[in-house]
Amino acid sequence: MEHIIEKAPYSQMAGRLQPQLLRALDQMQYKFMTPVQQKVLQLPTFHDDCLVQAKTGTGKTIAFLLPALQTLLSTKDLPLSQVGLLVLAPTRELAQQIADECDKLTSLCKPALECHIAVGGSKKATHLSKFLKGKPTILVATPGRLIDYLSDAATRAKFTNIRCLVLDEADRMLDAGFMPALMKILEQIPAKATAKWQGMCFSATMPPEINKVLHLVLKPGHVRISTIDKNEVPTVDAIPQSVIAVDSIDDVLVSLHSLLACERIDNPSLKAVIFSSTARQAGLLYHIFGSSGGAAPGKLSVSQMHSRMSQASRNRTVEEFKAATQGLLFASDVVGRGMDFPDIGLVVQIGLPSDKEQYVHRVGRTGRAGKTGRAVMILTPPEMNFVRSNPEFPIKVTKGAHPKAEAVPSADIIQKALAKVPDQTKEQAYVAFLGFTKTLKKIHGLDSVAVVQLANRFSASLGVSEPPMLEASTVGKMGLKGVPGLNIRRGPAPPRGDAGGRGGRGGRGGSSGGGRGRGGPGAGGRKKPFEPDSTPSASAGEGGVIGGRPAGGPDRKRPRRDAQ
Ligand SMILES: Nc1ncnc2c1ncn2[C@@H]1O[C@H](COP(=O)(O)OP(=O)(O)OP(=O)(O)O)[C@@H](O)[C@H]1O
Repeated sequence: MEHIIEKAPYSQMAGRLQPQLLRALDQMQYKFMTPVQQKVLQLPTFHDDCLVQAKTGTGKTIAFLLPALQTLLSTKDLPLSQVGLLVLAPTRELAQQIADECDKLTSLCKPALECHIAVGGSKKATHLSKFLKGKPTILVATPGRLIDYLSDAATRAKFTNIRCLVLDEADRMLDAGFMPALMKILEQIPAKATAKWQGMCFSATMPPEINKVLHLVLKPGHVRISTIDKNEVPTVDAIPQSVIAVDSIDDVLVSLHSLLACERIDNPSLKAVIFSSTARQAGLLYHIFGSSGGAAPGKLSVSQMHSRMSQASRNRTVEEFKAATQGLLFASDVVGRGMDFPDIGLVVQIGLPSDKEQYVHRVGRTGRAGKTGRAVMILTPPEMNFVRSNPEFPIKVTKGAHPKAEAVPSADIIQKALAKVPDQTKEQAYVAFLGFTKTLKKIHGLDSVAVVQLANRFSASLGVSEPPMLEASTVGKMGLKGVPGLNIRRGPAPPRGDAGGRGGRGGRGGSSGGGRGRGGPGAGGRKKPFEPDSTPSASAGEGGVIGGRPAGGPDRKRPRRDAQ
């Protein structure tokens, strides 16, 4: 970590940080403070409310944990069985990662400081019973599950002594998607005005809109720290950024394959995250590139990560991909923010991020902790608006194939891989694509007819000969009623698992079926009707807004659709 080596050593903090914390930092091999850690730890007191912005991968987690833990450890008669520090994060995986880092920092504390987590998708009863019986001095939570906890008086009583509330990914936690949940939480914990708890907000991006709501967690006159110059972009300098401008949506898959294959020629142990706009699209790419006969170049292992997976699979994937030395992770925005997968050398974005902040966070999965990395987008002509309207990002436009691409028969490989992908996976990706593109139609400069045409072109690029069948109700929910080009089911839906009633229309060219995965075809090629997926995460992948209500972060009960 070049930028850290010249910085102040942690030994300088003797006297201000408890010896147990300093010894733990030493064990973690954090010898020097990163710039954001240095700025936060140089504040005259650790108790002030603060808003802290620093680039992705520069150690913000330690920067908020250290002062908060120091406050807890130096508080006389701290009731250990009460929550003193509450950290809120937008995703389950990020909450777990923060708790793991906290456990390492407190590993030498005596008496032990317990760090609990409260996240959706996990067994509530088990965690809650540990929480109630244990000494949860620290709690890291996602909003949905925390609200569940706070609805019970006995559990709520554990928060009476709260000293510090941290919002990690603060701009996300304070946006419209999470705001209702955050308001509920603030209503249930002791009021800031009387309990005087410290508020800390950390993120790599701080869009001006959050200034309107900061008063909910930060008092007037709070400290503001930024390690990013005013005229600087919040992406890390060590990450060259480029866009491959393809001529049409038909070229996206081949271009992605060619990119990955060429990267792999240069770097046989390539470790890359490939972001898609929707969970279904991430699942589709996983199928296309999946190792068994898929399009993954060489022997790279392939994983997927999105909200359509069980929490157990998500946890396993995170663990494995953190430990992996090579591989491809096809992901939605569920890992777009905060996740620290070591040594990612390449981030690819297929299509657009939900906004420019999300672009910064996705790019920030590489080039972490002083390492280098590269970020590439693959965009179709209407999507190129993103590059034109965000000139502040140093995105280099490239056209045409990589010089080494000629040696790789990407088009053939993709065609063969597509033939093995179950129809249903393609159809679900189509519905998700339609929904997501519709939410971005203003950015694309498209009307509804053009959105449908683009989605139909997308499904054709997957080898589907005619647009997949949609339920009339799905079309209605998407606001696409009456738009020409849609293939709407007439008459009642077939019973679940009956493929025969899928509109009775002919061939599904190019897709031979092959039945694995959720809802995939079973014996005899019978399939369940597909569910509509992704609509519309207007604000960000982890849980945007549908019809003015939060679409739900991965941790919350939500309508059965999402964009992650
Ligand atoms: N002082 C340090 N010395 C060396 N490595 C560090 C130090 N502090 C943090 N790191 C490492 O830097 C990496 C990034 O840290 P962290 O995940 O906290 O970044 P972040 O700024 O929160 O990023 P993001 O904005 O993406 O959430 C982690 O692998 C962490 O272990």
